Amino acid sequence: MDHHAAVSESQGSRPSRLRAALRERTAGWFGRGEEPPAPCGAAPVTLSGRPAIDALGPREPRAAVPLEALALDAVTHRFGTVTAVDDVTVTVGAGEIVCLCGPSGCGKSTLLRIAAGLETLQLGEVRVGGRMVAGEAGAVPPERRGVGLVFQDYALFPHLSVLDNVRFGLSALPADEQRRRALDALRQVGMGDHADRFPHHLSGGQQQRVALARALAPNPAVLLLDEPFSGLDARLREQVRDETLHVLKRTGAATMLVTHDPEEAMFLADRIVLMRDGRVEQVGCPVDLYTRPATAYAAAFFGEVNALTGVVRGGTVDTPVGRLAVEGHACGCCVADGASVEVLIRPEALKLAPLTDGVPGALPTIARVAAARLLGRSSLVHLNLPDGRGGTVHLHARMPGQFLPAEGSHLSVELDRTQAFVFPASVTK
Ligand SMILES: Nc1ncnc2c1ncn2[C@@H]1O[C@H](COP(=O)(O)OP(=O)(O)OP(=O)(O)O)[C@@H](O)[C@H]1O
Repeated sequence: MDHHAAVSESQGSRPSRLRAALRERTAGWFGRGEEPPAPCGAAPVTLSGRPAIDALGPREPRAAVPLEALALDAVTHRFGTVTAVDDVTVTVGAGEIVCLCGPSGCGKSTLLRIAAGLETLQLGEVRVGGRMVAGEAGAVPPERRGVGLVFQDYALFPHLSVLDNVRFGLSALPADEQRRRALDALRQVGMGDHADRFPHHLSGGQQQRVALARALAPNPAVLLLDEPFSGLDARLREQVRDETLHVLKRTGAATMLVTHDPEEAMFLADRIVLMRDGRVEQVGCPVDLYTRPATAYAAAFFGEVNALTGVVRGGTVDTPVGRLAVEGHACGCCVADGASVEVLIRPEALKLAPLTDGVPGALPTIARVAAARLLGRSSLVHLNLPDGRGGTVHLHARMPGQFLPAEGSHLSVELDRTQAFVFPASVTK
């Protein structure tokens, strides 16, 4: 369970703090009949194929086309002695979905909150559509940044109907325009028929869609989503994130989404920013991060690995499943003879086959099956092999479909070297 779920709202959990911040920031222009704030000085920014940032006014004709929808530039943020974000630069292009990904405490939510303006920027710069919204010159308040927010707990107002929740942020518009745009947004997420219901009448997935509609209704240039699916059970999560992906792509909103779930990041992202201890570990498209991890941390974060150690001899390292060239592997650095290295092998890199007599060519690597389990779309096979030092090594192999060899049987193992990574031992710790 991630730590958000474990903290109750009464203890001042982060979602409730975020919601409080949202209410505080918008208190003057929602539900009190007060005049909304005047639009900020800078002209609305438009993006290719996107309506203008017009949360506080009628839609603008499309204008200039900056490709950079959101930029966080050299951002550093400290909480007392904790450096939550350490010199991070992230950009999100128009229409792009960027996932900030990493384990709990790596700083991803702090970065998102800085982008939203819910956390005061300490060092660096934030730009939306090329316009500085936080930096040395000061900060534009959240509601004037042209960003839409979706929180982990959706932060819907329980006493308001679905329609009125989505009208949030549209209060500067005439009432009929508010209604039209709120209904538009609800239809985009498939909730047009639920406009008159209240949040407590909705399932978690439906609430999430209303929260997304509310964020989309003002046509923001940028959407910021903080663990938007983590409150949903596994089956619903898959369905809702699939729908969300299609909505985001249809609307063309530049999106920065925080998740601790690597599979979710790979499912949603055009680009992933993998964070570690407040810093960016690697940035790339999902395929890059999975197949060309820059570090052992990145390799292990995005998929199960068999971790072995070895010693470099003549630019190669011997493993129980074959010899690997060290140069040209993910770390890209020269590793001297005698250096210790860590070898990470994905389970699907081990190709298993029954032993057959009379196979020509080199002798195959032979492994003994310790156990085999069907996991649905693939089978996990536990193998024991000689480690080359008089002992045995235990490895996991993943084979597609149903592949369930008998315990104690012997199989040949072939290594797909494109899914094996070698890193100097010193940088993997
Ligand atoms: N308001 C705060 N006061 C003090 N420390 C904080 C505060 N918010 C975050 N931190 C600390 O900053 C670091 C980064 O926290 P952050 O919430 O950004 O991480 P995260 O990657 O989003 O983690 P999670 O997935 O658990 O939310 C952590 O060490 C956290 O304890």
